[in-house]
Amino acid sequence: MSEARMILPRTGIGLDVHAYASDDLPRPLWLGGLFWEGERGLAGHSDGDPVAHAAADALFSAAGVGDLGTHFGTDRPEFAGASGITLLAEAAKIVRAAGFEIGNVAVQFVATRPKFGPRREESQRVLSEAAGAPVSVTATTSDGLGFTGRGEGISAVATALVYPR
Ligand SMILES: Nc1ccn([C@@H]2O[C@H](COP(=O)(O)O)[C@@H](O)[C@H]2O)c(=O)n1
Ligand SMILES: C[C@@]1(CO)OP(=O)(O)OP(=O)(O)OC[C@H]1O
Repeated sequence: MSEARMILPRTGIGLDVHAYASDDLPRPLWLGGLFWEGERGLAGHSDGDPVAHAAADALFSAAGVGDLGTHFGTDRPEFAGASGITLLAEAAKIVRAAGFEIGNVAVQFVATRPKFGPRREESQRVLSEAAGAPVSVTATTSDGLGFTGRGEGISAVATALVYPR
């Protein structure tokens, strides 16, 4: 690899989608590292937090070290019910061990509920602490269209920037 290429920052992308849990097996909603009381929860092997998962995948993607499935596969019983914050902190550790520092992570999720604005600062603080770098979160409703509009699930997309240490 050329010297210039070795010092260039690298970007990554992550996308995660979780369906709502069925009414027969209700779950709490974890989104953006926060518990949302009274909101319908998402299905998943872990806590099903698509914001934290998309952020972790963007970090793996930027560092070129695989993805969520590579590091926290659903075949790993120790990750059953794992918090998205724990997975994001672990992802940041793996990326740093691979020789990178984290510039920032930006996440946007698509959901009609919950209303995110009032808790944005709290969510960003929790996620940034886990990543050890600034994590910003935005939200959009998709105007009632698509699977989110139909109330089927929540998606999140993230980008990350890392640079060699
Ligand atoms: N779950 C959500 C979704 C959106 N917001 C905020 O509302 C703004 C307008 O939403 P659009 O879908 O019309 O883009 C958006 O920019 C967010 O500030 C929210 O807080 N929670
Ligand atoms: C996080 C993991 C592992 O517990 O499980 P899920 O909570 O199902 O999440 P998903 O984003 O579908 O896949 C990644 C898995 O590795």
